[in-house]
Amino acid sequence: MKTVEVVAAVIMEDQKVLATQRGQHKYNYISNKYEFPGGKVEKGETEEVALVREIKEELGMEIEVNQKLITVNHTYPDFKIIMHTYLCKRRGGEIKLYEHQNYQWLSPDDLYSVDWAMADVPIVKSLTEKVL
Ligand SMILES: Nc1nc2c([nH]c(=O)n2[C@H]2C[C@H](O)[C@@H](COP(=O)(O)OP(=O)(O)OP(=O)(O)O)O2)c(=O)[nH]1
Repeated sequence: MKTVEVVAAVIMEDQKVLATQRGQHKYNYISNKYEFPGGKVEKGETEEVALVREIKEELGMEIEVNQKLITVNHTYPDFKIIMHTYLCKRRGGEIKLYEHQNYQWLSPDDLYSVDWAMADVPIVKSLTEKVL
């Protein structure tokens, strides 16, 4: 089974967390799910550099990458994902949806009000324990 390694940004502002909604995907368990924006690390990049690049490409935002949060290992029916998450802050730019169909700033009470991708649930859980 294929393994993909991904970095994802937990972007916090005013005690809220940015959740972005994916579009259609060939796997329905990923289609339209909420996630933490990010993507695959390219050759020669550090995780932090990859994250800055991905957020600029996907959302048109500049971010600073702060401490590493958890790494999740999740097995989907068709592939495995290793996802490294980092706490991040916006440095500049307004959100533009170049790849996603929607976004929400979620307060701690709203964290479970969106339909997260399965791999993201442990991240959301750890946020309620450690960060929020
Ligand atoms: N960026 C990101 N990807 C996630 C999250 N949760 C989750 O299951 N994923 C999955 C979806 C994708 O299959 C893969 C991320 O790859 P990508 O962001 O480069 O996605 P992509 O549109 O190129 O997707 P793909 O066609 O390669 O699957 O990880 C998350 O919180 N953030």
